[in-house]
Amino acid sequence: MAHWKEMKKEELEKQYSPSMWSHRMGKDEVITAHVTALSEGTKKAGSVAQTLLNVPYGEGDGEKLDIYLPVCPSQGMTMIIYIHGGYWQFFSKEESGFMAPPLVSRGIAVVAVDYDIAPKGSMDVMVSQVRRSVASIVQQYSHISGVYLCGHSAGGQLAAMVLSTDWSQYKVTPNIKGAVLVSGIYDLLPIISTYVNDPLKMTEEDAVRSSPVLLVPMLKRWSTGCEVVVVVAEHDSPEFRRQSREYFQALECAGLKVSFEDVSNTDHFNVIEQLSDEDYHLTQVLLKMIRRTSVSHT
Ligand SMILES: N[C@@H](CC(=O)c1ccccc1NC=O)C(=O)O
Repeated sequence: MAHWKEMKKEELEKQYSPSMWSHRMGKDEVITAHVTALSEGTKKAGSVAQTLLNVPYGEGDGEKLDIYLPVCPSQGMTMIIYIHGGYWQFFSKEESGFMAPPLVSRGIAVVAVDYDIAPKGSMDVMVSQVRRSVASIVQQYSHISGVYLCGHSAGGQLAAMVLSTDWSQYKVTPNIKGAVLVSGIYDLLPIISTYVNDPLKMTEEDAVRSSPVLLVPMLKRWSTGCEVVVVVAEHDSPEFRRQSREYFQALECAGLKVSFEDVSNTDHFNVIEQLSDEDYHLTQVLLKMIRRTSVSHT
């Protein structure tokens, strides 16, 4: 495969159009099915979990989160914070609770974070919002035993940016025990010249500032103990697959606890949708990571 800098605009835009690579459905159909799966899944989560909706984490209208709690929440509860995808321009927390059912049934709380998607929010605003959302949760729920992050696609980049935060500017330093980054984009430079950037209007400096692959030393400094799972779908585009592989390698070279999951028989969309199913491979990966990291080894 050619380096992205050598690709014509048309090829680069195809590489960054996840819907064109699905083996299950046509491009419009796969997006419609994705929206339906996430919305219906979130509706179901609301019916099986106790919910705390629209909890503010900041002053802004869009700075709210939804919490899906187990029916019998425990003191030392585990919490998973989910950062949704949608190319920084689609979706909200209203479609982001779908992974809750198999987790709340095991006593794990799920938090769906809202952030101001473009054009309202810029990349810097979104990164600041997800960072503050995590700080706020950790501050408000100081009794929780472990905090985990999960992000999909654009949310994978935002979750990686949370791990790469200099927390000295915040009131708390969250102890994030693990993160599952699903089909993320870790280098924003290739998308600058594509349609993805039309509403974002990122400059090269903006893209550099928010590219996790360029912030590995920061992640190592602030999230050394965090276990990271970099996940990619078998039918993600070659560029998406390269992005995940290279981010994984950069973390591994830095000596971090990181693993790579190439999920067979999935595309960019159902690789995350299926987290609503307890038998799905990635649900089991997530549960295993929690079991492994939440026991104390003292
Ligand atoms: N042009 C993009 C659109 C896209 O990624 C998307 C569109 C609607 C809702 C979610 C999307 N992407 C990932 O969550 C594509 O071809 O997939």
